Amino acid sequence: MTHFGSHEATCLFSPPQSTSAFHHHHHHPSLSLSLSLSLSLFRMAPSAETEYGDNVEVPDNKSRVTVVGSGNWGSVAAKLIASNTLKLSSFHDEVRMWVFEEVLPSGEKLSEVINQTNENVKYLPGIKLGRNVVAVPDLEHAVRDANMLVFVTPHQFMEGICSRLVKKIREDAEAISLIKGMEVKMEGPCMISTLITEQLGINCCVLMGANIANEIAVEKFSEATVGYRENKEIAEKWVRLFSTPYFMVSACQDVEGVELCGTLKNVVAIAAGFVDGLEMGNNTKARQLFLDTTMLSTFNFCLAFDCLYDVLGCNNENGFKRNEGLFQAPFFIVGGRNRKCADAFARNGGKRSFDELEAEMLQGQKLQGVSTAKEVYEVLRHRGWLELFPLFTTVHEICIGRLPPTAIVEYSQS
Ligand SMILES: NC(=O)c1ccc[n+]([C@@H]2O[C@H](COP(=O)([O-])OP(=O)(O)OC[C@H]3O[C@@H](n4cnc5c(N)ncnc54)[C@H](O)[C@@H]3O)[C@@H](O)[C@H]2O)c1
Ligand SMILES: O=P(O)(O)OC[C@H](O)CO
Repeated sequence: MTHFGSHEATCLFSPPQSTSAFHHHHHHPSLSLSLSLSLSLFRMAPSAETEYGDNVEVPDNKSRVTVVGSGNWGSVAAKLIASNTLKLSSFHDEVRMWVFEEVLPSGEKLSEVINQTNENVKYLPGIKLGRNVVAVPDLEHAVRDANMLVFVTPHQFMEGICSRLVKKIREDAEAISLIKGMEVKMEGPCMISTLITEQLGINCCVLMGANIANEIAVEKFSEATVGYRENKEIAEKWVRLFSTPYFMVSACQDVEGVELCGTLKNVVAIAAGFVDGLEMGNNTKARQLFLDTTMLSTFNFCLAFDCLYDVLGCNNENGFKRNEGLFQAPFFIVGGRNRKCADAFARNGGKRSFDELEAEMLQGQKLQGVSTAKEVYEVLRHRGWLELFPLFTTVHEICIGRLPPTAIVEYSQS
């Protein structure tokens, strides 16, 4: 449990300059409600001076949520959560969102524009996030008071972010990762939820699904799964925090299965993009995708899970819920950014690099599939399994220019 010093406790009611946008625009009734409730609540922090100058006992029984990340999906996650914290009495209304600060072409800072307009004008333009979302450019300040941390940045930045957060978060914090990807170290692969748990010493659930952020932003229906390890109550709390009528969330006791499906899906999405970009026609596409999805990829997926479970040193006693994870598999057929950039890569005959295409086509958003293909390749090579996984292997070799894009059609024909 965190004991707030007087400065932190003051922040409960009157946030410092950088987080004042919500309070400027939105004096929510819960402010006075919180004050009156303060007499009767179970967990009391030391007394503190409020913005009204009164000394009161500060209640600390409500959960505080911070979203670490503010890209395309990060912004949608903040919107979903913010709509729920306003409705759920067990959460404080305010949702802090850490923004990796950048200066926009207008010369303004992104975090300031988000707080002024209530929109992430760069990564999710045109969508109001909710006035209770407060953009915070200082990472430590963003997480300091939160007991529920939502991690949603491109996976390659997570190791650096975690190292900056060591000893900076509440001891009772719970985490959830919405991040698809893994880190490959000398000791072997490490899923992002494990990285969070190991570096920060906190429990970490995951949330994954066939979820294109832009579609959920405009409230088109989709669903997702929360993968949890032991604590079902925490999983249910995350489910409540994310669920809306258009975003259906359920819980499943299988962190690795859910996380691996989301992660490996991005590699298969690259393969799908190659087939599209080659304009091989519907017959070829159907053959490749259906052969891949129902036989090769599913085979690859399942084999990969079994093998990676082994590599990750997970015991699979809970039983890997293949269906829970595989629901993401059909998604790569329609796909998002990974499919789109791989399509362009193949159309250009592999002559323009993914870095170049990413910068041009995604305007600051990040591809995960290309680096994940490299990471998976490293794991497979280390194990001597490259031949067992021709799809994953071929995708990586095309991405780095060792094979031409046409190899995606040829690898299963020999
Ligand atoms: N966008 C989607 O539709 C979607 C859906 C489901 C899951 N995901 C997953 O969510 C994760 C985050 O994706 P996203 O779409 O929110 O992000 P994004 O692709 O929009 O990434 C851009 C973000 O990265 C930040 N960034 C750039 N350089 C950085 C640095 N050096 N350090 C820290 N941050 C930096 C940018 O400020 C921006 O917030 C990924 O793992 C992705 O696979 C995305
Ligand atoms: O746009 P992509 O290809 O990064 O995919 C986004 C999500 O992973 C979809 O679930």
